[in-house]
Amino acid sequence: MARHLITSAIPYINGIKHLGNLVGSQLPADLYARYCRARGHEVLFLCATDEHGTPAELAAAKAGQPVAEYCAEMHAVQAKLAEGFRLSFDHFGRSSSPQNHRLTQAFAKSLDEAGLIREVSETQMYSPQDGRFLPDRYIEGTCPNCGFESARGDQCDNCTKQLDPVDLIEPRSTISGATNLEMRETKHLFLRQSAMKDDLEAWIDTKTDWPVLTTSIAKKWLNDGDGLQDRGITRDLDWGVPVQRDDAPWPGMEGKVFYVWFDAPIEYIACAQEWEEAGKGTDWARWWRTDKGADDVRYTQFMGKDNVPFHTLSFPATILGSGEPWKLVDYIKSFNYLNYEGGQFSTSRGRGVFMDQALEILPPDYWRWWLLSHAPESNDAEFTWENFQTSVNKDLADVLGNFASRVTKFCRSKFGEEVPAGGTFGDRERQLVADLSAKIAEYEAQMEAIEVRKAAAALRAAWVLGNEYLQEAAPWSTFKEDPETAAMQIRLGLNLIRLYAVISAPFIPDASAQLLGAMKAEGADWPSDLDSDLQALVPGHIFAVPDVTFRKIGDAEREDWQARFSGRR
Ligand SMILES: Nc1ncnc2c1ncn2[C@@H]1O[C@H](COP(=O)(O)OP(=O)(O)OP(=O)(O)O)[C@@H](O)[C@H]1O
Ligand SMILES: [Zn+2]
Repeated sequence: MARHLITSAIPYINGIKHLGNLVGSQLPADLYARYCRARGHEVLFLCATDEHGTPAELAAAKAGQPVAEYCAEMHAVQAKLAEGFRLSFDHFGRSSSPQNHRLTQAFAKSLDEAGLIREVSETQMYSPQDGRFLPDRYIEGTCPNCGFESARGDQCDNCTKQLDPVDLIEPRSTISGATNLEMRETKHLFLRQSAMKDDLEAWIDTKTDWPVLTTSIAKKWLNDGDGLQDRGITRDLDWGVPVQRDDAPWPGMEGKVFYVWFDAPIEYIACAQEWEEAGKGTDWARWWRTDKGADDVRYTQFMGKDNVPFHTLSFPATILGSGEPWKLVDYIKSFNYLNYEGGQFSTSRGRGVFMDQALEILPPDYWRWWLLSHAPESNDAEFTWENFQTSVNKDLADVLGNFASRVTKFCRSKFGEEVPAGGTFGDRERQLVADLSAKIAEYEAQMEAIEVRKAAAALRAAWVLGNEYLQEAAPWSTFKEDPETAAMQIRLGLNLIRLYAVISAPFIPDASAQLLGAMKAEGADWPSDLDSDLQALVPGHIFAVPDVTFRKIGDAEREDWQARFSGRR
């Protein structure tokens, strides 16, 4: 048994996540966590909401709510949706937690003592009318690059150029619309990432098994242009972790907070503390401190490509730079983007299908299966309603669902709702056991390598083997001359349903539970030896014919959904 710490990139608080966010982080992390648990490993699976920063403050202002109240509400909404998709977090924390405040301030102190934080005086836009500095999205103006009139202080949405608020032409405050802005001096803290470049590069170079997507992005940030840059870790905002050295004030930094990219990954650790303090487990340090037993933990992170720089460089700089015995990540699984019907998913433009909407129209397994079996691993992937319909109908309804239904209904009609006795395996059955053993070994290898699409393909192929067997063995014909052999074939079929339910659980947990319930085989173990696993349900064992496991998606409803989700949400 191994110990697996698993974290998903923490979703930003300012809205309901779309299916791209889901498949780029939380869902594959859940798949892996479920698989590791099923194989008997000890797992701590953590996620949280990322609650600080300007977009949260602006979203709260737009909703007419105090930001703390807005975040608490949105956290509850996201937690409920996570449950709806069966995301099996051991704890779903909040980056605004007191634990994260304390830990972020403690890291800042250690980094400062190690000489890795420097103070920088900058000029920033100040709005006398609003009585505050206007960082990032608090300011809008015309893009100096493309002339777009609503470019934000941090980035132009039209041409995607990264901007500094002082670059904007005719800047205005997004709070009040004020245009009488002035440049004022303000001091900020920077993390001296440049001083850690060699250490970080040496560490990345040891990660020869990481996905190319992960290491190539890290290398680009390390070496492109002038190399890895120091980054500001503070902002002039109200909502956030106050800048302190542990619990002592930081002279000159009054009224400032740490910035999101610095405090958000620290929440991975704080979340384990929250988990313990919520009474869900004990000894968080055993997962996170190498001096307290975390040496044998394997730590895997999941995220979309835009989060890779912060996880390969910035957060490791925080950990390494602290000089303290924190657990470093062992494997970073990153994803390309999922696109939507010829364009991008977009939260700000309300484009695509969002988690709440998806669950309104179909149960979670339909989405889990499609998203995971089409995960954007080697390339960007695209969601289309046609593809979704085809894949659900073929893989889930025609192959897996149909198999379970045919076997159980035939058994009920000829032998009753109990596993029939009689007959012994022949060549065809021995061949099936051999083929299935090979397929399941391949499935396990792909799951262990976190090759999500390939694992889905191997699982589907295992389902197909059962269908082909049933087609060839044709117990409905055998039954006429040789009921004993038909009984053996159906007994094998019933055992295959049990087997499929067990191995499919990481992908489609609800269907798995339904089938195990129908087979009265709850708590069945992961297969270890198919010869005996396929005889686990013995003659006389009672079962029930399950309700429809997966229904087909019709053309009319598919067209309906296509139209309904073609505009803005
Ligand atoms: N289209 C996408 N496909 C796959 N992963 C994505 C996609 N968009 C975002 N992600 C990932 O989703 C996770 C959660 O993202 P987050 O909540 O920060 O929203 P985001 O990146 O701002 O997305 P958006 O800009 O669409 O709101 C991150 O790991 C991010 O990399
Ligand atoms: Zn622009």
